[in-house]
Amino acid sequence: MEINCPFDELYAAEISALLKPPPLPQVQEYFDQLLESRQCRGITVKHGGENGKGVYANIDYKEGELVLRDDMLFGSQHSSNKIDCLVCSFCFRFIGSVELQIGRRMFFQDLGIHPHHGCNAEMLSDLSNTQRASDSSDDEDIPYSGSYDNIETCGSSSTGEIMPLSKKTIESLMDGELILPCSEKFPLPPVVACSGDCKEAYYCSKRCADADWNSFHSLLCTGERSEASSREALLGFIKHANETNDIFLLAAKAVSFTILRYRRLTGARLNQQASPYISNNCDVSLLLEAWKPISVGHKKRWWECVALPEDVASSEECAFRMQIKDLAFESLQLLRAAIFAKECAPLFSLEIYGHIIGMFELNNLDLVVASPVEDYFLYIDDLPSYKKEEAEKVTKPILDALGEEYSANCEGSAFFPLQSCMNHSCLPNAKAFKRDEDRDGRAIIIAQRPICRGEEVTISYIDEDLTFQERQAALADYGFTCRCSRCQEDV
Ligand SMILES: C[S@@+](CC[C@H](N)C(=O)[O-])C[C@H]1O[C@@H](n2cnc3c(N)ncnc32)[C@H](O)[C@@H]1O
Repeated sequence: MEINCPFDELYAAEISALLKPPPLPQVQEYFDQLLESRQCRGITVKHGGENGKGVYANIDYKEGELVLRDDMLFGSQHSSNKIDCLVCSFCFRFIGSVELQIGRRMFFQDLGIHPHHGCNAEMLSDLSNTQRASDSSDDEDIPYSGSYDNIETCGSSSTGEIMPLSKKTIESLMDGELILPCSEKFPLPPVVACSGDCKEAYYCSKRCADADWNSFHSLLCTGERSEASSREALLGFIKHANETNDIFLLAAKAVSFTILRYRRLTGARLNQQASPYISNNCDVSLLLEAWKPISVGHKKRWWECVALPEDVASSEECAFRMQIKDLAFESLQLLRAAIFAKECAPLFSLEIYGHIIGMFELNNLDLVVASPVEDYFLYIDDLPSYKKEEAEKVTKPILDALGEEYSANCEGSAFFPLQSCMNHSCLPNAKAFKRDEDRDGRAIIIAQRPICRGEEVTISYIDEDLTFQERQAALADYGFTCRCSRCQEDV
């Protein structure tokens, strides 16, 4: 049966205003201001013809040179990745300490805790203890004069199977009592708790905590100081997203971001008026202003642009797309019960929710931040043999207990306002590539070959090694046929 969202009809005029592409001069002004605020003078965003807007070089770039470092507008760590690593919920840097990262991972693995329950409140309540002063000195001595007698495993391994660490050892890694040899070479920022007390979001600094609270989290926090209208409904929404598709968590951030921006704009307008009057009705011009960063993103309805999974036959396509629409509606109803704001009611229509998710589907980049745990064990492995032997008395049981996948990167998905303007080429001149020093969630775009001033900066949306037919099939999911020079040669 066809889904009928009453908000779609009720707010048809507002929805059409929100989805109407903004006039080109307005789009240009938005990107010019964004580039200026980031002091990013090497590129420009402009409308370049049939592929819509694109990114162009203002200067010459050498191969390997940084073209763009882009801050995300919306990003989230995958739900399933949250037990693997603890990162700042705003900038996605690893936080705490190497010991905490290891101990926490083993704690959750041992308990078999499902990701959507988030972090265990008690175990994480005193995480700041684990932070040690950052020490980048080149002190060659291995500072582990303390006793490591307590590296207890639950049995002995002679057969090579994974030997779990004892509960006591895991706890001492997490509470900062057990300090691993040389871990001071890998300092991480301290753990700052969420001011709403949700025990789900943690940060690398008060600055990140405040920025997240003001931009999204005050409405999406499940803690006591949450500004959501129903924390219970919010928990239901999060559970549904974790069990179905965590892209809904990102969509909720976009909705929350727009509501909070709308409220700030309303507050600023009221301050300028002689007789302040707070209205529950939607002021469309303010809503359009609050929505501007999303309005410039390329978007389609999610259920119309999502790629058909390989195991779904083309005869089943219609039913599959209906199911996806159904799922989005289910999620929207839960979100509405959790954070509905009457003055921004059009945002809670299925049409808007579907376009927000579709924007993520068409534009998002994988969010990846390398783990310091891997670097730590590689460092130990590279120590001169006499130091390595000593250090491994401590680290070997831990490494054995962690098993083959001893470290996990932070993984998620994010929307970047500038990177998402980059068009595709099967013979791109740039690529998204994290260097050793890129330890947060920002997108890094590097020149893959020399790029001349005035040239369009392109990236590949797909695996460049695919054949012509495979590339065209993969790009059909993005809704276009590639006519780049390589495709024209390959026809
Ligand atoms: C990430 S956006 C890139 C920015 C986009 N051009 C815009 O105007 O917002 C991806 C969309 O741009 C268009 N696009 C990107 N590369 C293209 C290409 N090589 N040929 C045709 N269309 C392309 C497609 O519509 C695609 O879904």
